[in-house]
Amino acid sequence: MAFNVQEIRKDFPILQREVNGKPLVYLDNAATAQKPQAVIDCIVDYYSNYNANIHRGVHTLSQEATDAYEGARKKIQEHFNIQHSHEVILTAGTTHGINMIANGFNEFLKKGDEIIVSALEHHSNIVPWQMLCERTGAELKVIPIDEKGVLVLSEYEKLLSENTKLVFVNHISNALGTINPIAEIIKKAHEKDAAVLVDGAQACSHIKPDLQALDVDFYVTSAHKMCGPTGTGMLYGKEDWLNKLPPYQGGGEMIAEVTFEKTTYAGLPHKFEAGTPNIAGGIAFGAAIDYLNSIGFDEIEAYEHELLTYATEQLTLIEGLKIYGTGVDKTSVISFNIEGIHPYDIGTIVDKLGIAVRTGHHCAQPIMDYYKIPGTVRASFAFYNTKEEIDALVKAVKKAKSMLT
Ligand SMILES: Cc1ncc(COP(=O)(O)O)c(CNc2co[nH]c2=O)c1O
Repeated sequence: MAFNVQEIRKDFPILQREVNGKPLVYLDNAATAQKPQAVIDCIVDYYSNYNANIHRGVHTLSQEATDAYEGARKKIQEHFNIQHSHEVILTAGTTHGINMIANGFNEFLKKGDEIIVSALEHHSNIVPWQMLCERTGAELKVIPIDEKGVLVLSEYEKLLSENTKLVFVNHISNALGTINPIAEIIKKAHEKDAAVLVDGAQACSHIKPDLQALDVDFYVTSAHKMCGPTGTGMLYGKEDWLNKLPPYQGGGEMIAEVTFEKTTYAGLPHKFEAGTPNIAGGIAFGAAIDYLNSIGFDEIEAYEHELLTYATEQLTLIEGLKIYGTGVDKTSVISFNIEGIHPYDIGTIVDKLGIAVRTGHHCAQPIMDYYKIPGTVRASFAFYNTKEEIDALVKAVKKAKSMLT
């Protein structure tokens, strides 16, 4: 089917909404993507027709729910070109997955070891590693960015040493839209025998990463960024690494045998899946992947690039407007400010006109510190947005500017 944004928009009930008496213009997709009817129906179907707890159940409902949940795991495996389905850990989301790995490395790090993160990271990919360094005595090193919001790879190479044990970098910056050269970052880390975790939260709704080709050690993402439900996501880990790491939480599901003398743990993936999971969320994660693939990531990438180019052209026509994150490799996120105006004030006014953008530091305070700004206005576009919506954004920003200056 040829890409037809008006037809696609019909799949998203929420896009018919009005906000403050105006048509909703939803441009906060970097925070969470909207949900197509197919994902909504999937959740309703589970709770309406086969709600049951999964694994170990002998009754039909439990088997149906288990088949659907494990079927979703298989879909995730195939989508990301992962070798084994047991290398797919279903999580509560990106933050949960990152903490799972950070916890696992407690036993692997010692004083003198070094962890490298990038200056582009979301707080979810900074704080867990700071906590790990506090626990182990390891040292955190930071890959700097340049004025364009692009990682300085020459500095990364200088930071790498035989003491480097772990490297953490996001695939795409949620604050600036910068797409990082993760294949090169991974290759150079592996030359020093360091493991790499890539935070894919901002990437997986825009591109389809091939995790075997990337040879990444860990990759995390959230379903809600991929038109799926909140509270579910994926941690991919090479099985050798996942077998080395201790469980993250103790409880049901993650055990092989429990005695008061000793407990043995389940194998992968259940070692990392203690307790009753977000069953409906996991199944609907699979439905979201099916939906995105039905449109096609080549089409999504091409269309979103068109939106980014158009929005960049139109916004830069506004005098006094500065865009942060001007690298060549960018996804459809535009962070900007207008000289002399606080981003919060712009966000508040455009909301009155039905336009949803995000303002603030976007959980990326180090980036704001680099630019010496309190925050930005962030407009983030998805494949269901339109050029007409960009025109509405530009008109609203101009109105806000005229009101505030
Ligand atoms: C790059 C990145 N990493 C991690 C997270 C955390 O994901 P979660 O565990 O699903 O919350 C986010 C969420 N980013 C945003 C959430 O709201 N606005 C944002 O930009 C993110 O963009």
